[in-house]
Amino acid sequence: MADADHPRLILHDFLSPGICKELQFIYKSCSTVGYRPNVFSTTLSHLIATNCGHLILPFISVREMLKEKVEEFFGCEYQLFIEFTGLISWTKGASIGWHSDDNRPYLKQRDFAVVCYLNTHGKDFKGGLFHFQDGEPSTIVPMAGDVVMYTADSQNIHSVDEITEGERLTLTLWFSRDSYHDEDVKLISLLSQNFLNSKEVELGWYLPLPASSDMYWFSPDTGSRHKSGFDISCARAHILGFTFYSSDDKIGSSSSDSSHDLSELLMKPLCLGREEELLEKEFDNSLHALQVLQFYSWKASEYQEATVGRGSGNVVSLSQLQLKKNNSLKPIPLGDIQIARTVFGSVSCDEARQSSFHWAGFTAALEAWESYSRKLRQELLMSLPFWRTHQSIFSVPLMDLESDTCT
Ligand SMILES: O=C(O)CCC(=O)C(=O)O
Ligand SMILES: [Fe+2]
Repeated sequence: MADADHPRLILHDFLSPGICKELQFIYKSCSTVGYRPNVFSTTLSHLIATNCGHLILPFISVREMLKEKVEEFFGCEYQLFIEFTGLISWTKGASIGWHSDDNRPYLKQRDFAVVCYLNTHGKDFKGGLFHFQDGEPSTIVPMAGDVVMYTADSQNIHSVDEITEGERLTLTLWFSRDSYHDEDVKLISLLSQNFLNSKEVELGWYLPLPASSDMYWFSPDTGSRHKSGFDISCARAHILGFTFYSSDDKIGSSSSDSSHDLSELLMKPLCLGREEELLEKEFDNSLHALQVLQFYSWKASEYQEATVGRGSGNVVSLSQLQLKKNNSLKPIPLGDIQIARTVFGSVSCDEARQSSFHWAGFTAALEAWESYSRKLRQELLMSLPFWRTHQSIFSVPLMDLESDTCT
C-alpha cells in the first residue's frame, strides 16, 4: 500500500456508523453556504460563532484518532497541528478538477489531507467519485466510515467527479507542521471570548443564533437579473415536510419576498407546522427549530414506539387556528422550492414522507435534544479551562472533569 512516490492511506470503516450520523446531524442543522458553487459547509469556528460551540465536542475524539493515524503513517509523531476541520457537502453540479491541496500561496502550510466519508455513493448521492492522477488506488468510491489520507503536495494530484444527484458529505481535515496555523489556538480564543462576554453562560444552555448573511443560497445558474434561491433552514425544514410559521406583520407585505426580510423573520420566534397541523410551541429562531427537527430525523427510529401513551404537546389544526380571532400566524415563504429540492433532496428515499411521523414522537425528541445539548454544553464548560491551559483541544478524561468540579 505504501508507494513512496504517492504517500497515501485508505482505511475502511474507520469511523463508526454512529459518529457518521451524529456529524451528519450537526451538518444538517448548522450548515452555511460554502466556498465554491453548490458546496455547503460547517466549520468549527462557524459552530462557535452561531452559539453552538458545544457541538464541537463530537468532533474531538475523531480528530484525535485521525491525527494519531496521520502522524504514525507518515512518520511525524508529535509534529503536526490541525489546520482545519470542517463538514463539507457537495451537491448536484459540484466537482473539482486535478489539483493538489497546497496549490495556492495561502495554502502552502498544508502538509497532509484527511477526507472521511460520512455517507455512501449510490445510496445517498450519485457521481462524486474521487480519483488520484497517478499511483494506486486510482479511484475511491466514497462509503460512509471510510477515510483517505494523503500528502497535500503534487505527489497526490486528485479530482472529484461532478455530483449528479443527492448530497455528498465529508469530514475534511488538513494538517500542518507549522504551529502558527494551529486551528485549536484560534478556536480556544473564540470560545473564551464567547464565554467571557456572553450572558448565555448563566442560562441553562444555549440556543443557536443564525448567521443571517450566510444562510441564503442563490442559484449560480440564474445570473444577476432574476436571482432565485432559498434560505437554507427553510429548505431543510421543507425537505423534512415542515413549514415555519410567523406572526410577524412583514409576511405578506409587498417586500416580504426579499432575502433580507426573510432572513430577518427567521431570526425571530416562529412555530412549526406539518401538513394541516401546527405545534403551539415557539422556537427562538429558525436554527433552533431546524436543530430540533434534524435531531428528530437523526433519532426518528427511537421515537416511533417509545412514545405510546404520551401526549402530543399542543398541536392544533391549521383550519381551527384560522378561525381563532386575531390569529395572524402565516407560513414563511421558502423561496424557490424546486431548486431547494434539487439541492437538498436525497437519493434513496424522500425524507419528507416518514410515514410514521407523529407529534408525540417529535415532542419526545425535543426533550431529548435539550438534554443532549445541555450535556454537551456542560462538558464544554468543564473542558475549556484544560484546553486554555494546554492551548489544545482534547478529550478531557471524565475523571479529571469530575475531580475538577469537586474542588
Ligand atoms: O471530498 C473529497 O473527496 C476531496 C475534496 C478535495 O479534493 C478538496 O476539497 O480539496
Ligand atoms: Fe483536494
